[in-house]
Amino acid sequence: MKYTFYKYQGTGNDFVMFDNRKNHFPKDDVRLVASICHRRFGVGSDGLILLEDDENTDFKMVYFNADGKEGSMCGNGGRCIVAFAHFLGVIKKKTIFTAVDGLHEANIKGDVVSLKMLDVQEIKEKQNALYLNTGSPHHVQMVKELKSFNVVKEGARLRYGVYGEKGSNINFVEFNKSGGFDIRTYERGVEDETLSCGTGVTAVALGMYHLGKTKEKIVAVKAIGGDLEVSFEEQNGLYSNIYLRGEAKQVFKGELTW
Ligand SMILES: N[C@@H](CCC[C@H](N)C(=O)O)C(=O)O
Repeated sequence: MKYTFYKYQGTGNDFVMFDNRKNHFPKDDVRLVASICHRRFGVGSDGLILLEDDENTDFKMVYFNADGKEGSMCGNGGRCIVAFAHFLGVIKKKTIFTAVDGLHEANIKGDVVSLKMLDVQEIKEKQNALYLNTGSPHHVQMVKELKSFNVVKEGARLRYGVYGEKGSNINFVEFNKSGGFDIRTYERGVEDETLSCGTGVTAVALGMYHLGKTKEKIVAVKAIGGDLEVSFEEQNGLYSNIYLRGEAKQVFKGELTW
């Protein structure tokens, strides 16, 4: 049987997308998902996303990491699925959709998608690092010489060594000359560095504000794959109205047989 798929990227975090409103995708097949995401033997992507019907909202996002297993919230994937829903005519400019961590509001203007993230109530301080959940778990650590930093080696060490079986995504961050922050992320479930991670960018913006590294509530974060902006409100350590904003684009369309 032939299935049409679409490929999207959000600041270089790339995803294979299926319109699964007819429920034809065999989503329990971990090996199939992993093989589609494989960069040598498959289409190649950091993750796979299904757009499904939802009873209460415009649509449901089901997200799998490149290892084939269902993941926690994906911020860039969330922005990409909004662009996909817009392309399919499922939504107009504004939407509310359901994801693994709850409801998300979003809007789209041209290629730019602004996605509301869940409130963050707790930022844990660790030795030289922070740990917070922005829909996915994130370790945030400031480093020097980010460009030459060994993200894969140190990310894997922390992901397995400090966070055990469940693991965490690991973000390294440094001030940049434009007054914002540069980020590089080791992603759990991809088990490699990706060009961008939306929930990681969100964690970095909140974390830098928490540490007093910025006083701004609109924070520019530069990932290897592109620029993102995070805006939020904060009161007594509660972060609300958090928006992740940046480009999300369709790259190509194809057909898969399995
Ligand atoms: N790329 C994502 C993060 C995806 C979730 C993650 N890999 C996990 O399951 O821990 C993003 O843009 O947020």
